[in-house]
Amino acid sequence: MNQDKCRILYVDDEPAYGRLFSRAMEDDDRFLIRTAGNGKEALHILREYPAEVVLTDILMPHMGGLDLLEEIKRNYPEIFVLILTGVDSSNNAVKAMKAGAYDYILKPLDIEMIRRQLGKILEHRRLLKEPPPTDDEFRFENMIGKDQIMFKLFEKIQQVAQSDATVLINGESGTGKELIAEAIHARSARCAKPFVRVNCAALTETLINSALFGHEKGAFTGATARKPGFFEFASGGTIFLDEIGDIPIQTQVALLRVLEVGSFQRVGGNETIHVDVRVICATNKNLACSVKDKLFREDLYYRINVVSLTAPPLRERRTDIPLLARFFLELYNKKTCKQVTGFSKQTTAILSNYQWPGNVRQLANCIEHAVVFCSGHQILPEHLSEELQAETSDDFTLTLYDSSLASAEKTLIRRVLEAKDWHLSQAAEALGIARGTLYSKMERYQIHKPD
Ligand SMILES: Nc1ncnc2c1ncn2[C@@H]1O[C@H](COP(=O)(O)OP(=O)(O)OP(=O)(O)O)[C@@H](O)[C@H]1O
Repeated sequence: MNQDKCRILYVDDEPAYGRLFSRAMEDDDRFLIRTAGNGKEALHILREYPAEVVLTDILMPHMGGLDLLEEIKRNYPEIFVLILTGVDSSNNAVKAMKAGAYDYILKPLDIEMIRRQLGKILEHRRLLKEPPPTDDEFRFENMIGKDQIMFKLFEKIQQVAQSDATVLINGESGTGKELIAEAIHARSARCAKPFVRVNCAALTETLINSALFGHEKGAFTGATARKPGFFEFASGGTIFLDEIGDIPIQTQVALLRVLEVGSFQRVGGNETIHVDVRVICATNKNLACSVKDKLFREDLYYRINVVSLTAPPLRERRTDIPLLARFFLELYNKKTCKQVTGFSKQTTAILSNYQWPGNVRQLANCIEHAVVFCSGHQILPEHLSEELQAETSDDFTLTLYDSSLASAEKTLIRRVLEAKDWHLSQAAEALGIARGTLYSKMERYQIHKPD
């Protein structure tokens, strides 16, 4: 099988469409095509055919396209899924996009349109296969990432930046929500005006209104002079309300008013102040639950949730771990005037397999810690924190201590494949490498699934 070709699986219960697609693509030597008649058959084929792109119809017997998409996202997260849908089922297209489809294509098949989409995917695939970055290749403003989930996020940020809509950024702590807000501002027409960040969780209930909206002299004890608030500072620019889920109900009322009519009054004042400020909010809470629990106003929730973006946890974009690790290594090398050149294999395996509950922030801290303790040229497991070092007891990382590197790698790959029941994606994830890389290594070492 030609390694450079992009492997496509076309799933449709109408055999005529499958034939049409295969025939239309057969002269394009960038692709290898296989077809399946429904979701179940597709999953069966995927066990031994490591497709990089799945094009699937939605309505099919046995298993439809949406269920197939769900299974693929669970078991083969790196596969690009394109959904084929009729114009009349736009609901399904929305569902598919939410469930992680790369895109949807309207039926009847427009081969040229499919070629364009596949061309875009090939470009992503090329970037994914490339070695670690040289400078700014995988940078979007201050964000680093090359996982397809990040490319999609970058694309969305670019679109959102062109509008003035209020944005809600969801995501666990340390996933880069603030960087997303900064990127939206930096790419918007407001970029020359202020970007004001407010950590709502750090402001007490008594202070938050005056911090946001300012106060008049004498408004409360200690208010010795009139003071403008963050909204006035942000005039013409963007205000970033971090941890929005933590603002008290009375402030929520005032915030809703600013969003609806663009005006507010300073604490203790009567004057109505008009501002032109774009609002971006972020939360690591489930705001929909807070609405149910009556901790967050439903009207405000809908008002701030006009456009929502999600910062993915690091464990869901493991291909970015080595890239980010190298990025932080260079950063802390500079800071500490050290010249650590890289990570040992064991260290890379540990970093790639770890769950990173604290996400990118935790990874950055981990690398900083390692650089401080590293006196040689390479970061070794012993330079990591104790918690990370505990990962070395992991069966497959230990295998790497074998005498010959190649034989250790071969043994390791075989053992992981066996442990994962020859499930390529799961094995690749456990090994911290891309599925395509695993596939080429299996070919190189002649590792085959036993019959
Ligand atoms: N994609 C990325 N590339 C480079 N650095 C990143 C990336 N994502 C996050 N970081 C870094 O990780 C740290 C945490 O990021 P940030 O403060 O934006 O996260 P957050 O989601 O807003 O966290 P919190 O919810 O705790 O406020 C920062 O130092 C940031 O620079």
